[in-house]
Amino acid sequence: MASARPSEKKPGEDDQGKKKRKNKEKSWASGPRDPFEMLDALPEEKQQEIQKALHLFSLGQGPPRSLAEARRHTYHFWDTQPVLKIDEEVTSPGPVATECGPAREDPFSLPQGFVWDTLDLQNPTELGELCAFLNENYTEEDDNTLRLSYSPEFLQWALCPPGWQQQWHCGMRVNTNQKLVGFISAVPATIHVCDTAKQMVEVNFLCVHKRLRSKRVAPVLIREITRRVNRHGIFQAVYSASAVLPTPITTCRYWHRSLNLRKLVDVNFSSLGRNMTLQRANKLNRLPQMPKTSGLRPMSESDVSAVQDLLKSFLRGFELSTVLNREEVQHWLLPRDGVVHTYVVQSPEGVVTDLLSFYTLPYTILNHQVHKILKAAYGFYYASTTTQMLELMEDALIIAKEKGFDVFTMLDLMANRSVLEQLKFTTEDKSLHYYLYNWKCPNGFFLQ
Ligand SMILES: CCCCCCCCCCCCCC(=O)SCCNC(=O)CCNC(=O)[C@H](O)C(C)(C)COP(=O)(O)OP(=O)(O)OC[C@H]1O[C@@H](n2cnc3c(N)ncnc32)[C@H](O)[C@@H]1OP(=O)(O)O
Repeated sequence: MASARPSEKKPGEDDQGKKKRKNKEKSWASGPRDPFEMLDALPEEKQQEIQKALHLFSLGQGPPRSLAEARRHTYHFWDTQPVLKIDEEVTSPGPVATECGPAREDPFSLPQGFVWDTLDLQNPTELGELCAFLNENYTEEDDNTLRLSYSPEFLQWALCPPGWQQQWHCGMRVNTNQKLVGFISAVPATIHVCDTAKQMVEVNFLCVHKRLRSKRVAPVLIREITRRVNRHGIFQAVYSASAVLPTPITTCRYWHRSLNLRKLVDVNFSSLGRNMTLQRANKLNRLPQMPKTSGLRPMSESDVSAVQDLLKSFLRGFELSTVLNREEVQHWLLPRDGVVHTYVVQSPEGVVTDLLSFYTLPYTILNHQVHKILKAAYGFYYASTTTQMLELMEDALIIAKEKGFDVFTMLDLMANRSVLEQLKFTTEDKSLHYYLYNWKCPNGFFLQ
């Protein structure tokens, strides 16, 4: 964005205003030499421009984004960890590190000036602090126009499921001012893999402050969460990332279905194909007014056991799945305002036959005159025994649209790709890779 030089007057600026602006601009030019202080002293608009440029510069760096790149990359940290090397042969399932000695008692050392902290997410101030930290630093779309916007309710849901441990909400702070600059979390999960159900943790929300990137902080956070989990006698984990690390067990793509195309085009989330008008695209994307499946209704407390049984038998057919106990079904799936929506299909005989669910994750739209929030629904658990998957997913879209969501996002897993195509989801060049820590499965076990 163009800005006036100090010697020029900005449109509508009087002499006094010009003088004030000149002084302000002079003071940052002759002021502090610390680049971060200099950045802070700039007007908000300039800071955003620089942040955007830095973001674009940083896109070419970081860990590999494809297997071909991964084969050429030296993983200084990951090569020290009990994970499979890229292209390593495996013939039988089991732990990668057969000897797991007692976990060390003392935390890993941090560089001078930083301290470990365990966040208390029952404390609204600390929960709010984590929200702000993740919203500023966690994920951004590549052109720096959208920023994930986690709510306190969402983070409490995601980070405090049954069996959660406060020690596993692991933060790193600046010693002098206690500013949160790093975070990693683990939650308990029973994972069914290679015909075995194993107690593991699911690791998520690894995040380093933007100004501390590429300084090897991530490996320290990963080592520390590993230590804290090992202290509870757990030696396996599951996690997903867009980075290609040693070694993905499977890879999925993100698919998006427009629910409010005009807005998605306005904010650059979607674009219209060649020779396509908004009117025609809207017509092609039109959805029925009401869900079609008879017996579809919001899940309630009385459905918990039936949903647990349904998921148990439905998920058993897949190579990698979570096993949910009763409390976990209650926690993850009972509807929560602004967090998770779950619907079941009940047959006339009163049997719960199918399930669909999605969670809410809004984005803040940066630098847009009209739109401030993009409401995204993310497909979560589903199970179908009598309703066709196509019908179930279409109902999910109809419900989400009716609830004011702008886009519905799904991963192409559990053999749902043809359904996504039929329902006019489109994919982007963005993948998510799944990983197991300290567990190996024979090559070819997972369908890619
Ligand atoms: C038994 C219990 C076990 C528990 C632990 C199980 C393992 C859990 C593993 C964690 C699962 C997390 C699941 C999620 O939350 S995935 C979400 C990750 N977070 C984000 O994308 C948020 C925005 N990005 C950031 O905050 C930073 O860029 C992060 C923190 C990602 C890296 O920070 P930075 O960019 O400043 O880099 P560095 O200089 O400190 O470190 C460089 C080293 O880090 C390796 N790296 C880069 N990205 C990732 C990544 N996403 N997973 C694992 N490793 C990653 C990289 O290959 C290199 O190692 P190597 O190439 O030299 O070997």
